[in-house]
Amino acid sequence: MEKVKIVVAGPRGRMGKEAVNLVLETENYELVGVLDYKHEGMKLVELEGFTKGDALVYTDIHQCFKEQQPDVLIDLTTPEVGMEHTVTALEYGVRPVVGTTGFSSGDLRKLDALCEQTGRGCIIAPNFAVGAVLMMKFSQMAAKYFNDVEIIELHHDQKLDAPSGTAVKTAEMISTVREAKQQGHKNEKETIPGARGANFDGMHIHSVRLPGLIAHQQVMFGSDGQTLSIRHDSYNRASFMSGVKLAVDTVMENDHFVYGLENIIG
Ligand SMILES: NC(=O)C1=CN([C@@H]2O[C@H](COP(=O)(O)OP(=O)(O)OC[C@H]3O[C@@H](n4cnc5c(N)ncnc54)[C@H](OP(=O)(O)O)[C@@H]3O)[C@@H](O)[C@H]2O)C=CC1
Ligand SMILES: O=C(O)C1=N[C@H](C(=O)O)C[C@H](O)C1
Repeated sequence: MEKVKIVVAGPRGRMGKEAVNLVLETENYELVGVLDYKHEGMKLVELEGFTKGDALVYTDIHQCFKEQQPDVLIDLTTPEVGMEHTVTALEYGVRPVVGTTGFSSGDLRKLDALCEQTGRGCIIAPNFAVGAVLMMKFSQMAAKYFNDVEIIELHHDQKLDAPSGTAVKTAEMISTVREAKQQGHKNEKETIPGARGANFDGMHIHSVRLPGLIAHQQVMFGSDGQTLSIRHDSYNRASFMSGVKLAVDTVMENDHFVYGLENIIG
């Protein structure tokens, strides 16, 4: 069986390192390059934190794709760079698996259209942890019965985007079933701006950032005399890797755009 040729963007990052190791340790995957904006021309093994890997480090995505002709790009960078990489990958016929969060709804529409044009699969997954996907699905189920919901996402303090991609995706999924409602008192007033968090269709999203945390989310529902809390915790970044592998294997079979792992987990 031919190996799946993979390029990882953001290899020195917290997630990128885990993804590189996943690719190196998976028998039918081959790491053919990494995209970094530093360390051009070096080999992976020469980067700090790596003890093996002959894959070349590229700063130029075009050169990387032309020379290596990968099947899949795994992107774990930043929203701006991630979008640029994803568009370029599709233009080269490379299938993107994107964990990078912070894409706008316009970005997602553009990628959907590009997949249609190119006939290539692309998976954007705001959260690769299976437990987090279940937490989102359970929240969507609960929202049929509870209109009042507050999403509290908690992350390490080096995270760039707020709210998290997972919180946005959760709110979007809840919105498909929740009866529209502006929550809280109609005369509610913030005496300190931001006290009630971000407002998504009348539900509120609160972002906590603290050292010591990794990735956590609690979705709280309330109605007369009762509350329901649905919570997921990732205690390390290995928790995301089975989802990355599922996405890589699935994108190789797909010719369309997928936003959210819930669409590929049975
Ligand atoms: N979908 C999921 O399950 C998960 C998604 N994420 C998301 O993944 C992304 C990365 O997270 P995390 O690993 O924690 O972040 P890090 O900051 O640790 O990693 C991002 C890496 O991208 C690098 N980078 C920046 N610009 C470029 C570029 N032009 N080309 C190549 N590499 C570049 C950074 O380098 P430098 O530091 O030198 O600038 C850094 O090494 C975030 O968007 C995060 O929200 C995170 C966890 C789980
Ligand atoms: O930056 C992170 O760490 C994470 N980002 C993703 C998000 O924005 O939801 C997924 C997970 O929560 C970890």
